[in-house]
Amino acid sequence: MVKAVVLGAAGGIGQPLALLLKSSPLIDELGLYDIVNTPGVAADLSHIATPAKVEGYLPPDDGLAKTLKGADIVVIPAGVPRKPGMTRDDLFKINAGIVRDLATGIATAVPKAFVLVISNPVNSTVPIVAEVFKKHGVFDPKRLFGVTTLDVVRASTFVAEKLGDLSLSSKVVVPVVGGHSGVTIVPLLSQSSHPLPASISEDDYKTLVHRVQFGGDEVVKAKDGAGSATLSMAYAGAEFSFKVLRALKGEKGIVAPSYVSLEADSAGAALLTKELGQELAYFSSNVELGQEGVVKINPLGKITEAEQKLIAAALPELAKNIATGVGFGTEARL
Ligand SMILES: NC(=O)C1=CN([C@@H]2O[C@H](COP(=O)(O)OP(=O)(O)OC[C@H]3O[C@@H](n4cnc5c(N)ncnc54)[C@H](O)[C@@H]3O)[C@@H](O)[C@H]2O)C=CC1
Ligand SMILES: O=C([O-])CC(=O)C(=O)O
Repeated sequence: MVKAVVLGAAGGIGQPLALLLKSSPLIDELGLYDIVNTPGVAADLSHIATPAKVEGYLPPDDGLAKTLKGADIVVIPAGVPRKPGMTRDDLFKINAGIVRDLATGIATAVPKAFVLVISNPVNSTVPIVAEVFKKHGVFDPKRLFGVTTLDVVRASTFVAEKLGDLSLSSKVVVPVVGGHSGVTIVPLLSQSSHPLPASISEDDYKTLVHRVQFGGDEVVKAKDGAGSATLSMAYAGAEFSFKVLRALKGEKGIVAPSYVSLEADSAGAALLTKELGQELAYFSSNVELGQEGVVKINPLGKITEAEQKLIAAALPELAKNIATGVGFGTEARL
């Protein structure tokens, strides 16, 4: 029996993500929690003819604990999204507290569940969850994941577009490392499963990198005040959740990029730190998944000079974002 839970399930991401999870044979029970509308969303989804039993709760009467009871995997898209002119960091003020409170609920109710954080700014919200778990003495770095899959999904799509064949987009695999905001998003295009044409100009390369780094802004601008990516994020969140669940069920060799604590694999972390030339507590890299969560954090491998420069630009910003999250989380620990 596998139970998946979505916290923030009535939102722009939460609803389509819950739909995709409900559609999956990997899930037997689906718990939905939000501060609004979850009974309705749950009733609606429960009519879909797939096995997962759906329940939705609101905060009163211990709704969070009821939703979480028995969860194996908890996905968190709760929190406010960006409007034009905002950075992901501008969301910190509101989302940090939301994530802290939800993490407290998880640490109390289901400390062994896999926790997948979507709420922005991911570079800082993941350390907040870790600090809350440490406070409760239940932190297992192998079970905490920042969801950076949308960056990978975008990179696949944009590379396929560049190759002039969108039908390739589900086959193109491009590692995207670092974090999940602006310059901290580093696509390793030189490692693409489908190489870019050798003739690509420097300008075209830079435009492609920029599009992966700032793809979120493209959607925020197009939605014009109505929020940020929701449908592509739900797709990406479901894709990553399914990989975690397949690994949980015993499938071997599943690799996915995710923003994780480098405490999850000290040997992998040592290699990565050497490559980066700097110690960081969190980083998004390709991660091998197993029944206990992170099995191995893969190093960057061979990268180009241009990618080395992108990494160098990402590191100070990432370090700052991590410190902000750890600072807030540590305060929450006192
Ligand atoms: N990691 C990633 O790649 C991406 C992350 N995001 C982030 O995901 C978050 C959600 O985005 P949307 O779904 O578009 O926003 P939304 O506003 O449509 O939905 C958020 C939901 O969270 C709920 N919520 C607020 N406080 C809550 C609490 N204390 N407990 C439970 N639920 C609560 C709201 O009621 C709402 O239903 C944002 O922070 C956004 O920036 C968005 C796209 C990509
Ligand atoms: O851009 C945003 O605010 C939402 C997000 O994280 C993304 O689309 O990658």
